[in-house]
Amino acid sequence: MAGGGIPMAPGGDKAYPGNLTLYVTFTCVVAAMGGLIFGGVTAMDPFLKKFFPSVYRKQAADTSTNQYCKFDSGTLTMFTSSLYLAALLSSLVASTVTRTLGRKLSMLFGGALFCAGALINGFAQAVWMLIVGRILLGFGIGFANQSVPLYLSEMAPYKYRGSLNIGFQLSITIGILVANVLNYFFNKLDGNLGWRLSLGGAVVPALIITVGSLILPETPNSMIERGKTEKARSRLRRIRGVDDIDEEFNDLIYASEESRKIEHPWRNLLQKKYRPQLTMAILIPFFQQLTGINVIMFYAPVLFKTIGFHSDASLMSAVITGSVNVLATCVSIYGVDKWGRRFLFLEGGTQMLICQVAVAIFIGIKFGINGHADDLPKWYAIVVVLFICIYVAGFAWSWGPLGWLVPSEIFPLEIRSAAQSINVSVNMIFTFIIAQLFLTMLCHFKFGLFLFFAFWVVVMTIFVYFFLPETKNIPIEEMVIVWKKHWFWSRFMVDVDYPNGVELSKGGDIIKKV
Ligand SMILES: OC[C@H]1O[C@](O)(CO)[C@@H](O)[C@@H]1O
Repeated sequence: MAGGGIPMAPGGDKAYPGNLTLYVTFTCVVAAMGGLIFGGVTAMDPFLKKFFPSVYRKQAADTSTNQYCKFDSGTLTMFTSSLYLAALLSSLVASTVTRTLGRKLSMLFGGALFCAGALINGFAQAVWMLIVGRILLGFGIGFANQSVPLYLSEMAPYKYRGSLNIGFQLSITIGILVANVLNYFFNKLDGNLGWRLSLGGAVVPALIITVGSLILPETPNSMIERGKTEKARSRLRRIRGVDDIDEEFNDLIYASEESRKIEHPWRNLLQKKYRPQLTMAILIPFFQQLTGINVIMFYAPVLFKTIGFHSDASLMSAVITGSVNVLATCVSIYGVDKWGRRFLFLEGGTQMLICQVAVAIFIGIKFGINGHADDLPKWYAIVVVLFICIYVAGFAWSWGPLGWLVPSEIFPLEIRSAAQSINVSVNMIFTFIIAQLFLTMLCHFKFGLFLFFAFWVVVMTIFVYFFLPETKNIPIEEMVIVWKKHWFWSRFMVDVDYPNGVELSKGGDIIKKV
């Protein structure tokens, strides 16, 4: 179809024809499985006994031991958090692989490394094997986090990008839930079999993403980027389920030519006009982790044990929070394009804040400053779990999925891959730092740990209120308009700009089509 006949989307941009075909749905579902990651096993007794005997002894010792400090072990936290440091390093390498060799190959590397890590962990005989295995899992996650969201965004028809993108976070939450359910049952097995199955079981999601990456089609964008122009055209037709793909195809060619002109994507990112995007690429993943979610998700069993549940009950509680996490992520898939990102951020933030303060008060009253307490009454533990669930729900329909979605939709093409690497790296650095510090922080901050994260939730909610413009229903290539109209960010914008062939004034008005 010639340019003039293309219908316009609400923002004034072109609305490319194309459907949510079975083909694209299937490929996105398979690709989104790259989000499957694995839960923890640190609360299993035989595991602690074998690899962390001093932690085990301390934990098994008399109940008068400070409840906040039972699990404070450097090696144990190093084991847990080494994964994120490895993921951070590999996401930087992965950005080059993804760009020059394609998204498929990055996903394949991710799957293969993940497989190797799971096997080494499952057969581990010593702590060093555990750590090597975890580092390989981390490399796998780094490759997957770099390539899968990019893959999803490129495959998805424009109108369904939000929901399909959140598919990635949905599969992260499903991965955590499945791991927690299995851990619950594996924990009942005798001896070392339980934790071996638990760690080795990670090979299953690894195989899904490995086989998936072999059968999935490459994205048209990546094909064009690597010179396979004609193949890309027929692939795009197949994906969209319509013949009329010329407009989108030409824009992909144009975008790819433009981004090829950029020799230094990293340096480019430092230009004044990209200041809002750079700020978001750093602050959004930083804030996502400063909600304290991983303190709950990764250490839920440890946390529940600390507040007085027994081993079984603690894994059961993790299953409960895991289910809430999955269901609330579905709410986000449903509502993100209806209610908008800002509404979810502000509502979710308020909900998390209330729950964190409540949990701090409940735990503070019971354990006080010393961390000494008799057995918790049942109703008390139930109330704490309830607040934790409401907190997880608030996270799961706000910062969880939007932490990946919003950055992916605000970066203009010429800085997209570099900015995405920053997003992934910052996410991993802070996941690492928090995982590394959590047990020590719990030991020293005591119930104040929840107030620490509550403080950050206040900061991020105020930040969203003043600095994050609504991006709902705005086509990606026209996103520059939202910055130009923003009370604060407009000062960084250049006077005229030509996004997508449209000349824009500093105030965001369309001056003319060029
Ligand atoms: O669902 C919780 C999970 O989601 C993430 O924030 C990723 O978006 C992880 O860091 C966390 O474990």
